[in-house]
Amino acid sequence: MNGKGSNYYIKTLATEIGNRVKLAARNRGKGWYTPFMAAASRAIAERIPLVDFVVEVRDARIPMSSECQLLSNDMPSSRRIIVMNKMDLANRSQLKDWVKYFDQRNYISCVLNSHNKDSVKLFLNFLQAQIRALKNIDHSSHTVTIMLVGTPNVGKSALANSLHQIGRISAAEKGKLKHAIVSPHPGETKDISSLKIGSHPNIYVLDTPSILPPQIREAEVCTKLALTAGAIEDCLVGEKELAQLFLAILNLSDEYKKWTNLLLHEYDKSFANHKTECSSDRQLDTKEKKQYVTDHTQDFIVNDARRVLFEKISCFNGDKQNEVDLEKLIRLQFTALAEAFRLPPELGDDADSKVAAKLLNLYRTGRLGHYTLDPLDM
Ligand SMILES: Nc1nc2c(ncn2[C@@H]2O[C@H](COP(=O)(O)OP(=O)(O)OP(=O)(O)O)[C@@H](O)[C@H]2O)c(=O)[nH]1
Repeated sequence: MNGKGSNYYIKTLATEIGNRVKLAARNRGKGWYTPFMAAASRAIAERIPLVDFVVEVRDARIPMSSECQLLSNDMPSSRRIIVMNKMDLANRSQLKDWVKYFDQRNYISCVLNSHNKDSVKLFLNFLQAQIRALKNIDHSSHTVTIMLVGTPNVGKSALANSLHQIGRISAAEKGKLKHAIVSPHPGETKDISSLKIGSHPNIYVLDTPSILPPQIREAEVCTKLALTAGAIEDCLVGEKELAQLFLAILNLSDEYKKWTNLLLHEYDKSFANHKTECSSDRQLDTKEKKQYVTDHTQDFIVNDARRVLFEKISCFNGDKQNEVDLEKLIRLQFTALAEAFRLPPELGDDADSKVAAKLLNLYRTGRLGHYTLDPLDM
């Protein structure tokens, strides 16, 4: 790498990672398109004409890269609903632009947080309005089926469960609530399963296994799917490179600026420690104890990670817009994070991969800020 701009660094790294994934998938026959995924894709394709609606669940952080390519453009747009799930993890203003983008193209779309009751209720009302608008069906006797489809880990099962729990079904049916498997690991859903989410008319939601196309043409799409959703195995992609890419994105964003107060807390803490050591009984006073107990994240490691990232960026005297300097900053952050993650020093070279795995986990679960990685040129 020579002295080019930081955006060049991000683009080059994202393309390198994506190309490596594509090559590995081809050379070693270890791609994502397993015989199981091929069978699941066929099963889903066969059901598309039979269901009333297909809800395409996408990751709100990558509304374009997480598109489900199986849904051909000739499918009637009145039966296809695009849901940008995990809205709580995406950049709000960019997400608004994405909503406008889909509106302007006459797609039925909405944003959602499957973990939030109010958000799921709104979505359920939205679905019911779409169902009421269905023509040529007898609403009293028809059973409505809605199939959830999407790429790995976008939250299909979480959404199916939430709709099932909140949906208006009888108390007796609620008693035997079924559950789809929700997991941070992709590819956990193995079968197409149905959950009831409404009565009069009866409404069923079909949860389906995750699918990807056999080939992904754009290297950057591979990288974003891997980075954001863990949709492609990290070992195939290179965890360390993915983490470097994430750090480059974080360093150039404004997200870290929200952690300024962590430095102040650190100052408060060392002041409190000093006071405690000086006190005769070495006990925390009640006020300090209360602060400790009510710490809202209860997660000191996350706070430490945020703090060291913030410190390294704000104390860096290089130019993070320059790729050589940006790389230098990322190296410093890896070292600082090893300490924040309490990794034993004897790990040596293995420390980087452990740091990478932990960092990616924090990013994917939204604990390192809100990002939308698909830029929108409207
Ligand atoms: N923050 C946040 N996390 C979510 C949301 N929806 C799902 N998740 C989390 O995302 C991860 C994946 O969710 P799943 O429901 O298992 O995703 P899936 O699409 O069914 O995944 P497969 O196993 O590949 O079929 C889990 O850890 C969920 O808890 C959301 O709206 N917000």
